[in-house]
Amino acid sequence: MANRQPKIHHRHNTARSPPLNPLSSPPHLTDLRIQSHSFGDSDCGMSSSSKLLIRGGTVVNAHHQEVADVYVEDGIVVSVKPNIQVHDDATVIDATGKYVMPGGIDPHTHLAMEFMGTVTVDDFFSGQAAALAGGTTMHIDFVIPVNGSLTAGFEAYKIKAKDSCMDYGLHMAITKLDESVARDMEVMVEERGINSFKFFLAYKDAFMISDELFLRGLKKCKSLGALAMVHAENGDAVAEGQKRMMELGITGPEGHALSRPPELEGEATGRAIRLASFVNTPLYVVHVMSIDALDEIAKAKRSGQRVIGEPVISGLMLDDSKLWDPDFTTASMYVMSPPIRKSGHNRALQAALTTGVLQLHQAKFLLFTALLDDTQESRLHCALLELVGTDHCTFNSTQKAFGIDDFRKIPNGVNGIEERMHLLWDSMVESGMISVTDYVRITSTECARIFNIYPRKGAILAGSDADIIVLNPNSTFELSATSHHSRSDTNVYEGRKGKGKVEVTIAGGRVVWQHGELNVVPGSGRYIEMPPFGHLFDGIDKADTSYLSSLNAPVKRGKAAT
Ligand SMILES: NC(=O)NCCC(=O)O
Ligand SMILES: [Zn+2]
Repeated sequence: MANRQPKIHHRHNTARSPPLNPLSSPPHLTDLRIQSHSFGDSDCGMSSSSKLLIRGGTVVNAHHQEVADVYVEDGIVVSVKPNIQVHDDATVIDATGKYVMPGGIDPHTHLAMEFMGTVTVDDFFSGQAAALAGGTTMHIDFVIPVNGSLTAGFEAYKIKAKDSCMDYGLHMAITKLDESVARDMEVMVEERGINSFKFFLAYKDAFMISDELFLRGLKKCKSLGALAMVHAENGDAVAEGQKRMMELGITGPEGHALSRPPELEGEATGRAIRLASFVNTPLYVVHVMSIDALDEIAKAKRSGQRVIGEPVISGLMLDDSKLWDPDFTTASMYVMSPPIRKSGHNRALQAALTTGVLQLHQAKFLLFTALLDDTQESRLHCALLELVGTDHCTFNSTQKAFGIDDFRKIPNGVNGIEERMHLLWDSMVESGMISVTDYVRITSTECARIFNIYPRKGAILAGSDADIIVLNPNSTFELSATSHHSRSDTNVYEGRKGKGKVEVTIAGGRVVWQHGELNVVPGSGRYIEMPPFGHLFDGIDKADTSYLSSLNAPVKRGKAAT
C-alpha cells in the first residue's frame, strides 16, 4: 500500500510570521540558560506577534491546578490568573469546563529513521503533525550516527528536521566508541545542544556495543554532564533466541516475542544499572516493557540510585496476543523491541506510574511481593516510573512484509506519537489511577526536568513557551488508521475509543489544531538545545568524594622485611 499523506492544511512561512531571534528571549526567560535556533532557513514562523487568551479553563501544572485565564503574546505565556482583560486584537479561546495543560513532550521518537534496510514512513513533518493533532507539542528524537560519526549524523538530522512544524530536541545514539567519537561527544554537548547519549545492548551486528565500550561511554557521559540512556536487552542472547526459533520453524511475528523474552530485558537492565552505579552516573532506561526490567529499576531506586525508567505507550496499553494473529499484516504491526509483553506486564507498568497508597498496594501485589516488606512500603511514596514516551517508529504494511518469511526482517516499531496523550488520559486519569496533575507530570513536566529544559517547557507559567493543550474531559475519541495523521497505513490502536479529547493544540503560541483541523507551518518548529548537568547530576560530585573517603586505602605499609 502507498504511504498515506497526512490530512493537513499547509501554510508557508510568510512575512506575517517573522523569524524568531533566538537571542531575543523575554527578560523573564534569560535566567533559564536555554537557547534555541532554527535549523531551517531563517524565516521561522513561530514568533508571530499573535495575542491569545485562553479563558476560564482549569489550568493544570504538575504541582498545582486552578481555574484561571492564560494570556499569551509572541509565543510566550505572559500571565496566568483569573479574569485577564484583553483588547479586541487578541484571539480568545473559551476553555470553560475544560483542562488547559502543558502540551505533551514525547521523550522517545524515531522520525525519518533509517533502520533495518528501510526508512520510517513518518518524517519530521508528518510525525510532528500527527503529534500536534494528539496534543504533543515537543518531541526528542534520536540521531543515528553516520558510519559511527556523530557530526555527520547530526548534520543529517538537521536536514531531516528542516520542515519541522513543532519544537524538537535530539538525543544521540552511540554505535561505536573510539577516541574520535569521544571527542565528538564533547562537541555535541558543548556546541550542539545535546545532553543525552543512547547505548544499545541489543541489535547485535548493528547498533550493539560491548560492555567495555558501554562502561567507557558511561564515564564520558558523566564527565560531560550528559544523561546515559540504554536500550536494555541482551543482544547476544536475543541472537541465540532468534536462531532457536528459526530452527524450530517459528518464522512468523510470534517468533519475535519468543526469541527475546523478558528475562533478557531484565538481565540487560540490571547489568546497565550496575555498571552505571559502578561509575556513579545517572541512567535512563528507554522503553521499559517488562516486570523483569521494572524489578531491577525498583531495586536500584530503593538503594538510592538515580535511574529513570521510561515506559512507552504501547507497553502500557497493549499485550502480545496480536503477535499470534493468523493474519501476517495484523501480527507484524505489533513487532517492536523490546517486544510487547504478555498481559500483566502492562498493568504492572501502569501501576508503577502511580504514587497513591492504594496503587502502591497494587504495585506491591504485582511487583514486589518478594522484595518489599511493610516498613519499606511506606517509604515508597514516589512513582517508580516518572514519564511516558512512545518510541514512535512507523513502518507501513508493505515494509512490515519484508519479514513475511522471517520475523527477523520485520522492521521493528509501532505508532504512538498521536495516541499517547489520549490513551493515558482515558486509561489512567478517567480510571482514577492518577490525578490530573500527575498526568501533566508524566506526559510533559518530568521530561522537561530530566532533559533540563524546564520551565521553558513542561509548564504553563509566565515566561514558559506557549505550548498548550485544551482537553475536554467530556468529549470522546476514536483511534484509527483512517483518521490519524501519521503516514502509516495501520494503527496498533485501531478502533480504540475513550474519554477525553484534545480539542485545541497551541504550539509556540500558534493555534495548530482546532475543530479537528491541523494548521501547521513547515519550518516553523525550532530545535531546542538541551544543556548538560541537569538536576540528576546534583550531588554526584559529593557522592564521589564520600566514595573516595570510604575506601580507607591505599593502606600505608612499612617496607617489607628482607
Ligand atoms: N523499538 C523499536 O522497535 N524500534 C525503534 C528502535 C529502537 O528504539 O530500538
Ligand atoms: Zn526507540
